[in-house]
Amino acid sequence: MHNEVSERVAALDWDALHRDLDQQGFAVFRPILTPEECEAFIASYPAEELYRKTIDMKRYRFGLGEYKYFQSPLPSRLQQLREAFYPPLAAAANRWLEQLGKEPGYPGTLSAFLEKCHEAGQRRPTPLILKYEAGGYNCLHQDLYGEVYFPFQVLLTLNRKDVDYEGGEFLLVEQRPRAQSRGHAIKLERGAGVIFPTSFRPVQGARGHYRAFLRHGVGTVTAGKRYSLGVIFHDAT
Ligand SMILES: O=C(O)CCC(=O)C(=O)O
Ligand SMILES: [Fe+2]
Repeated sequence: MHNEVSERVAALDWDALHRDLDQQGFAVFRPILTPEECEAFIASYPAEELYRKTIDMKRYRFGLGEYKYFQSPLPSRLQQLREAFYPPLAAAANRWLEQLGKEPGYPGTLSAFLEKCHEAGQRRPTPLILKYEAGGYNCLHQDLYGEVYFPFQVLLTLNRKDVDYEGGEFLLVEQRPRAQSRGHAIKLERGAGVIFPTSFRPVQGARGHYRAFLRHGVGTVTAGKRYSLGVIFHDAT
């Protein structure tokens, strides 16, 4: 993979990803970061000048682990991920809005969408790197940082499952109205990732589509260390 990260995102099988998003609400994609690129993100975890804020998850009872929000300008590969994933996901977002009888209002480019965030006072970048050691976990949650939000986010893992760490499944729980919740536990290859809804998804019912709400998190890492890269598209207040 000597080409640019943005080209690798564009080269994913987007027909299949759109189908998975529509049918199951999330979509797993193959590795798009090389092992060296994953290692480089991990190696730069201590480089404080790259980050605007560090969160000790235990302190907020978010779980056990730590994460850091990158500051602008984002590292080039992360910026490319954010820019390249945005347009196909905006198409999916608009399709979902139409299914729910709403105006399909997401602009076609990340920069146009970020302008909307900025107008709403949301100016701080939200992409983050997360680190969990043995015993670490991330409680089920949603990542909303203001009125403006993008309905999808992307998560990539940077270590080898079952080699560098054990446990640590990515968790997605769908809360269906007036029914019991459904969970998915997803183990990702290094450099691969998952696209999932920030807040809810439309599900086909007998009378049109209804909303199912989702939360995500990480199951307990039972051994080793797990680093991941979160690509959130809306900026924060
Ligand atoms: O580490 C993970 O897999 C989950 C990270 C997360 O919560 C996020 O990217 O929003
Ligand atoms: Fe999250």
